[in-house]
Amino acid sequence: MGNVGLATTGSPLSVRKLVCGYAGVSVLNGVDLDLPEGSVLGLIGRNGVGKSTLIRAMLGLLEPLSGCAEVFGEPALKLSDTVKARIAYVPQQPEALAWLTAQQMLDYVSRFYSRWDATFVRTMLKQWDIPPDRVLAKFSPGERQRVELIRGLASQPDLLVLDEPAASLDPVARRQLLREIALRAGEAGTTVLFSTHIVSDLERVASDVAFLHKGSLLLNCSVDDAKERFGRLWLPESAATSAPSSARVRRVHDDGSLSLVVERDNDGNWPESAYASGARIETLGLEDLFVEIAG
Ligand SMILES: Nc1ncnc2c1ncn2[C@@H]1O[C@H](COP(=O)(O)OP(=O)(O)OP(=O)(O)O)[C@@H](O)[C@H]1O
Repeated sequence: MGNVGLATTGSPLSVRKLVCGYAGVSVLNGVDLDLPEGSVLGLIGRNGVGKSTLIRAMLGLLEPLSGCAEVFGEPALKLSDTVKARIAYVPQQPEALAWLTAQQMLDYVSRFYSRWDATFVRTMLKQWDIPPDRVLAKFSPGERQRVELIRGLASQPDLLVLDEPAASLDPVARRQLLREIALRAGEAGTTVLFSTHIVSDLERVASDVAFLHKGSLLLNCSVDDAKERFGRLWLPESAATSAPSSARVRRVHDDGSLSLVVERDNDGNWPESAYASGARIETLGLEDLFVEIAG
């Protein structure tokens, strides 16, 4: 199980100065990202910001305009079969092998993985009410996504990459999936990257968060750090001139007071103006932070 006995070279996923686009339209403008082994990274960002593009480029499924991507130390565009067998990728809208039944697809795919867990497949097909003999093309989007998640998890990958895995799942299946991700990361040391819009899912299971905004990563740190590092600072009009210029978001209210999103310095202190007379600071949850920054 997990990484035991495998010669691991390099970070599971790593990109440098990654630039991607389509037909002359740029989507990613120089993204740097490293996924430490055993981490669970939640990739978050607004619709169309480029999360799927980043994931596909990281895995070598899309050629970047410039920059480089590596998976376990190998160039993403030239992965060996050994490294491919250590990765499971579940795309946002699975379409492959749609003419096969769920069982046929799973049997077919199982041949490529030495650690395929057939018991897990049987258990999950039952638990998630998937008729094994139905053709994949006839499943609902949620059912189809479940089959793909079963495929991804059954291969017992060292690196599991899920593009909006919860998008079509009902709340019960979503919880089960999150539990499974946490279990894999905790017990088998599986490294996980998943994109999502659901901040509560991210908080429940991710150790790290990366926030993609306007072509680059605005934030890439541990979830705990993201929760503690940022705050909303309220300044009365009398203290408005002391507002730090480094604030990421600022709003002027009708009464002349200001609200700003501010960040602690390396010693954990808020900007000086947070201690001005009448100033008030409140912690920001992840969801508020994202809405403030991306809104
Ligand atoms: N094959 C393609 N050809 C042209 N443009 C594309 C292609 N794939 C994606 N795009 C565009 O690139 C941008 C980023 O798309 P991407 O799917 O990576 O975003 P996303 O963050 O995953 O979005 P969502 O959260 O809605 O799934 C979008 O503007 C999209 O329209």
